[in-house]
Amino acid sequence: MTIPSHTLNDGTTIPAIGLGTYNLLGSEGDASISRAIDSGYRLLDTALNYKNEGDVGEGIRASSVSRDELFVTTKLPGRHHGYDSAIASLEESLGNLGLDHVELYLIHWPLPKVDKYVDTWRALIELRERGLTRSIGVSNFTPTQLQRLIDETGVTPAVNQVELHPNFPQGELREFHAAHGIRTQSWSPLGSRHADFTTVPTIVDVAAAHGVTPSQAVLRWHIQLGSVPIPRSGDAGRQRENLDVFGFELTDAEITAISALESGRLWDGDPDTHEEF
Ligand SMILES: NC(=O)C1=CN([C@@H]2O[C@H](COP(=O)(O)OP(=O)(O)OC[C@H]3O[C@@H](n4cnc5c(N)ncnc54)[C@H](OP(=O)(O)O)[C@@H]3O)[C@@H](O)[C@H]2O)C=CC1
Ligand SMILES: O=C(O)C(=O)[C@@H](O)[C@H](O)C(=O)CO
Repeated sequence: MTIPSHTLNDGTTIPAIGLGTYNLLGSEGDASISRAIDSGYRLLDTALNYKNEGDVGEGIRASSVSRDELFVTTKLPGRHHGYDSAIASLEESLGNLGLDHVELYLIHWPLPKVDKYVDTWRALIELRERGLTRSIGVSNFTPTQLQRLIDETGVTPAVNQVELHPNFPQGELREFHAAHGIRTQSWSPLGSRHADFTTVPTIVDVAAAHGVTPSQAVLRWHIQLGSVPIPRSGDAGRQRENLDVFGFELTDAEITAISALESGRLWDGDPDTHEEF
């Protein structure tokens, strides 16, 4: 199965869907990541704070796919905000991964109270110049925080990875992204451990109309919003199911109906107040 891709604002390309790896750990994690790559995934999402960059690297090397076909994302934790510590942090992540570069490096959370995210962004610009990452972006940034990066550095993030799912469709943020050439990426696209979209009548009905599962209908919804979902699964069958979302198309009415399920965040992940170090 060929995964479509998008061109980012820096001219590189990103696969239209990827594998989230939060809590895929140890030898079981390595095996599920390797299996996912062999079943067609080309984007792997991790973070220094997931404590599994080594497992992602092992999964890559155990797979039958060459490294240069893969798109690896990792993220800078809050405790490493600041220019010099950000430079060192990616070097630490690359050591954990056993790679000489990643395709995308993200600031994991903005931490506005710490107020070092602009300097941290300047470090990511330098890291891209050095070739340690192909693209740079952010995660959990608001339009105000994105605008500040653009105004103070002149460099627009290629990606903003944010909470996005049927209960939280992020319409206004996605409009800001579209106006500024920022690719949206959806974390917890299936509601994670906090929501179960597989029994929501609207989603069940849309899925039945297309002969697919509710999770596939939700992931197709993300795809047609123009976002890049990164569903996490350690199960081989569900990994394949999640990847098989390019053989059908939702109608505008179905997209609108799923987006109308908006009710709020899964937990208190408000970027203006939530802090992870
Ligand atoms: N930047 C950030 O701040 C954040 C980033 N993330 C990233 O986003 C990724 C995805 O988000 P995450 O919170 O993990 O949760 P998801 O929304 O991807 O949901 C994962 C859960 O859904 C289950 N699942 C997966 N596929 C299916 C399916 N087809 N049918 C039924 N259940 C299914 C999984 O179980 P099983 O594994 O058993 O299949 C798991 O319990 C993370 O792994 C991480 O990489 C997440 C949160 C914050
Ligand atoms: O998964 C991530 O990238 C995170 O930031 C997690 O810590 C996330 O905040 C979460 O899953 C909390 O329950």
